[in-house]
Amino acid sequence: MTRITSISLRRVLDSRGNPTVEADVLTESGGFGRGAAPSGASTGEYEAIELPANESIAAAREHAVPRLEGVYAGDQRAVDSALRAADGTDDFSAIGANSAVAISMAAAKAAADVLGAPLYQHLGGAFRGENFPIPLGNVVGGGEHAKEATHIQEFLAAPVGAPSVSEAVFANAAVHAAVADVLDERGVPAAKGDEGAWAPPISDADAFEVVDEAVDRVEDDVGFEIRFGLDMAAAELYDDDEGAYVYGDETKSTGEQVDYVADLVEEYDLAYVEDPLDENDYEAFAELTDRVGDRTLICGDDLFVTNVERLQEGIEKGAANSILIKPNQIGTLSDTFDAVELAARNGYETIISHRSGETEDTTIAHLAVATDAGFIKTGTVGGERTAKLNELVRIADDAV
Ligand SMILES: C=C(OP(=O)(O)O)C(=O)O
Ligand SMILES: [Mg+2]
Repeated sequence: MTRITSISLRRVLDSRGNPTVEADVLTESGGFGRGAAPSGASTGEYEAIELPANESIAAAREHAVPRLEGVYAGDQRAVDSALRAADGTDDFSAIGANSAVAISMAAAKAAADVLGAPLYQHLGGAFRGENFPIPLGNVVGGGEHAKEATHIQEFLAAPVGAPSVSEAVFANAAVHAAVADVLDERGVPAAKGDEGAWAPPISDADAFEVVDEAVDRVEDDVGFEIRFGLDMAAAELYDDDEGAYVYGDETKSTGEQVDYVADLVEEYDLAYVEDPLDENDYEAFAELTDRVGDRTLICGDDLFVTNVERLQEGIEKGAANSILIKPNQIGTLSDTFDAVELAARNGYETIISHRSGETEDTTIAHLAVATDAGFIKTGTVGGERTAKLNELVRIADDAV
């Protein structure tokens, strides 16, 4: 019943206005699934390769579509093996991880459609738990996502005490609004960055004060615990030639960066720190994890790129205690699940994540519920972000 009869691929807009790949999968019993690839700006060096959308579509039409016709969409591993075989490289550089992930997600949705089950249930199975992820919401940002703003890429509200998904989602939106108030009171004008976070022209030190103040105000209002965290995207700050982290006119050696982050964790009781160190520095990740990993999540994004081999190396070295999961970093849902399972078996928390360039696709909301992820990082405001947040609210409300 879930046998694939046709796949259509097209170029659609992402949230930055760039072309991305959308895939439609149809099955013989009329099942339909649609998936669209997101796109990163601060991409990790070891990610699967995104090709220009038109090149990726042409290559996938030639090599992948003929192999996939006749494969059962309900057999996700078979779909994803066919994608890998069609590509023939380790990093999807032949057909592009953008076409691969769009097709992989569309096939899963087509299978769920045939089964008459929501996607999270198809992916997670009947005995999936009742847990829902805590949304990490980007409220202030800079780095590669906004010019003339903070060096740290993301300041993320973390409503760890929220009694429900819905209250958590609204708390993050309230922190986003409170940040605007605090900036206004300080006379700071702010545009928005790629993910809808405020991108004020202030120092990182000032941004900590602003976010801390905004979180306190909303915490008082809602009456449950809200903390905050960071995505430092430190591979973008690290200069190989200087062997140091560059913050405008200032630089920090690796040892100074470890001390700086450990102090920030202490001072602001940070719940979460993603990519605090360069993507090639497992040792410094391990040192920081040793120092503060008992009281915060040290998360590898560019470090692990949703890749089981890189995660295995991290586990062996004690680098980080959590992993960011982005399906397009690795190219298929099967590879994504493998990374989640390896993380879970080794006590690493998982955070399912959007990209800075997004579409209305809601797959990651289902993925987070299906895999029992502790967190989902998918912005705070903006249509392509609220698409996932609202879907999460619907899933929790049993309304998908
Ligand atoms: C979402 C992120 O940004 P990008 O998609 O630009 O890699 C990130 O770094 O976690
Ligand atoms: Mg990141």
